[in-house]
Amino acid sequence: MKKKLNIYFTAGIPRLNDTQDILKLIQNSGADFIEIGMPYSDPVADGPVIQKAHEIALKNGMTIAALFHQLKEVKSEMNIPIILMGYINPVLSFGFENFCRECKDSGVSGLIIPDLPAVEFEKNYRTILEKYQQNFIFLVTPETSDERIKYLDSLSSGFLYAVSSSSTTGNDAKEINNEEYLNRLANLGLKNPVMIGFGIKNKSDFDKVTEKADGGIIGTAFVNILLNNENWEAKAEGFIRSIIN
Ligand SMILES: O=P(O)(O)OC[C@@H](O)[C@@H](O)c1c[nH]c2ccccc12
Repeated sequence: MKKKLNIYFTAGIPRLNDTQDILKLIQNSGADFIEIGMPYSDPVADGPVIQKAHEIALKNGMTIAALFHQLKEVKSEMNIPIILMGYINPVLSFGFENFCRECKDSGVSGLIIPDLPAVEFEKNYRTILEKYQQNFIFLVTPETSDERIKYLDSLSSGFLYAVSSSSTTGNDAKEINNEEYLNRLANLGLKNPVMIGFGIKNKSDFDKVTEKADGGIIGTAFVNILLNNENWEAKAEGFIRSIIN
């Protein structure tokens, strides 16, 4: 079966109002999902490239409210799932229920919030997410036990995010081919599709890590194109197509 490609970028780069063009470009280039990062001043799980993207996006004036506004305007043109990814603090400042309502109204179908603990999710947030039909995706790493992977899979919907190694985003591709871990994930009988992320930079990485998984997530390599090319459109599209073909 064809592997799913999920492309990540931070909202508000390279310029504040590029979001809609980037979304359409990702969709038109043939990706299956889009993960939009909400800029935050302290993105602890991110490596230098995505940290830089957050910094530029904040300087450009990107906010959660501005992002929802942009998403609502482009909603009728989008038909692949959009997932918002971010840290819990700004979401709580916005108001969790308010945030979920805006997600639904903006055509967002799920959330990834790596610093929201599973117990908190079960206790306070799951019902609200369900009310606004939002999937919630948990992350697992090579250090996560089988038992905990099964538990996080049971709480997740949409897909399960399997971090290829437990460092930050944009790590080196040579760390990502962890056979033991990829086999383990494939043999646990999980209910969700498994998407592998962290360190995928090109087609050969993508093909290797998705051999036994349902798909892969690419962030840093794509963000690099947006940040380092005055005319990023053709390069960005060419990059996505090179992964799929
Ligand atoms: O950048 P990479 O190595 O291609 O990995 C994907 C990743 O960027 C994206 O999913 C992501 C961006 N920020 C994150 C923070 C935590 C977990 C995941 C992410």
